[in-house]
Amino acid sequence: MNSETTGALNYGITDHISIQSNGSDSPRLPHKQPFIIGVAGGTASGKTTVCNMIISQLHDQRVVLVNQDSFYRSLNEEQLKKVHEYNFDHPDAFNTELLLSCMEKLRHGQLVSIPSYDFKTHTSIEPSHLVNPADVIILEGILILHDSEVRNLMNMKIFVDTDSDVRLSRRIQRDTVERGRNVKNVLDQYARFVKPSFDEFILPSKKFADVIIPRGGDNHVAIDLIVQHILTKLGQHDLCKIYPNVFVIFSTFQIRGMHTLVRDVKTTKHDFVFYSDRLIRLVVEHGLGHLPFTEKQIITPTGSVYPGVVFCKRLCGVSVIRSGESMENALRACCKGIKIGKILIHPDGKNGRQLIYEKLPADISSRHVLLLDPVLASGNSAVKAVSLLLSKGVPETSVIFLNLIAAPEGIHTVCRKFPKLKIVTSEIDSSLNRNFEVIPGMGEFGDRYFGTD
Ligand SMILES: Nc1ncnc2c1ncn2[C@@H]1O[C@H](COP(=O)(O)OP(=O)(O)O)[C@@H](O)[C@H]1O
Ligand SMILES: Nc1ccn([C@@H]2O[C@H](COP(=O)(O)O)[C@@H](O)[C@H]2O)c(=O)n1
Ligand SMILES: [Mg+2]
Repeated sequence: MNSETTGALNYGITDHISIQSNGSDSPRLPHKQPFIIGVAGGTASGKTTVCNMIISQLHDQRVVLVNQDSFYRSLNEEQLKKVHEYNFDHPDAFNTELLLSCMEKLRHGQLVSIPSYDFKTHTSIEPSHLVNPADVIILEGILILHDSEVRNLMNMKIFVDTDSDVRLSRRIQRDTVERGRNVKNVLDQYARFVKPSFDEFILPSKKFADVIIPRGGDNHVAIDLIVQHILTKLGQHDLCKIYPNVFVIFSTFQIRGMHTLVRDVKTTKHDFVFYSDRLIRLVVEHGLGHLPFTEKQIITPTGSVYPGVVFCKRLCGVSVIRSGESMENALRACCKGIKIGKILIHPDGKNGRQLIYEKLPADISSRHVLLLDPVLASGNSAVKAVSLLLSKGVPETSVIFLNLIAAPEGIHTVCRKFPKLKIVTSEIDSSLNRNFEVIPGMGEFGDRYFGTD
């Protein structure tokens, strides 16, 4: 009965910022989606306790808790007569369609009405309660990781893993005090339905969890780590909210896998170059999606009309030597014959930057410029580079700055000074350290890419 725990914290989390672009000069703003956390586990494992601890540590954030219990189907008279034969631990006991439709509304920023459930009468009671949209939604319940559609909503899946004897004793205590049951009822229900359903449906859903919390609310270390992770994710969220011209490419497990490789200190130069190139290609393609286009209808070989577009051809790249040169190949691969200029900037004192060298196309002022630098750290070099472009007559709105990773400090510096340019990046990191290195970062990109480390 006692489920083995690994205590593994597996942060396999998809980003929750979905970026939409219509490919025009003014792409639609990113649609901000809440960060959705699923918390599953056996009865009385401490799910509600863990959720409340997370919520209290996220005190500055807008967080709502949605309980799967609210979606229990009400029993009819016939079922109520034989309530002791009803399995409340089977997936069919829940109205999952209603849960999905409520979640869909919350995800899209709408207020929802969630049923209120009474464990004493086994029915939904009036009034239902209104739940406001929020930045973080926590979905809690025994079977919340069982249904694949519900699981797919989640950015983070947690399983609270508590010894079954502890759970049973807590359940007896709770159900007799709070849910109007007697000890015999609780034990009969437990043996007949609760335990078999735990083994059949709940325990198998543990494999879908990103984070398993042994000992529930007693595990302060796991709860602190989860809260830190959520805060990091919300930090990204907030930057995209503050600066609508910052675009983070839609994250997938492939992209996180590539980041894992390029950030790993043990990765060989060969692999570093290979996976950086793959990520750079994605960032470049995404950046190109922000260029203006004109509509063009063409005829396909079937004689049909295809309402297409032609993208802007007056482009150029500008790489910030030396790391930015690693992005040139991807740009050339996407834009045949593109002109690429270069800028060399050196540190000058603590925050200063000195322009050492520049070679830019003579007609750069009439082109859209893709500025290339894989790491945006303090933003001081970027400010110098963009200032040079503007001094050459390039409109701020024509600059798209492409990076692999960006620190919040760099984003603030660049966006405050140049609110009309666009930044496209594949991940936003936590911060800069005292040496102005991006944390967690990927180290000195140029040295790792060009093998000079
Ligand atoms: N770490 C803990 N130590 C002692 N009692 C706990 C602990 N966690 C939860 N409980 C108690 O156990 C019962 C079930 O906890 P709860 O968080 O409601 O579980 P769940 O939501 O998984 O059913 C509650 O009465 C709660 O106060
Ligand atoms: N009318 C009901 C509905 C549900 N239960 C039991 O509740 C448990 C789920 O709630 P937790 O807070 O323990 O996660 C579940 O195991 C059902 O057996 C009930 O007894 N009566
Ligand atoms: Mg609960």
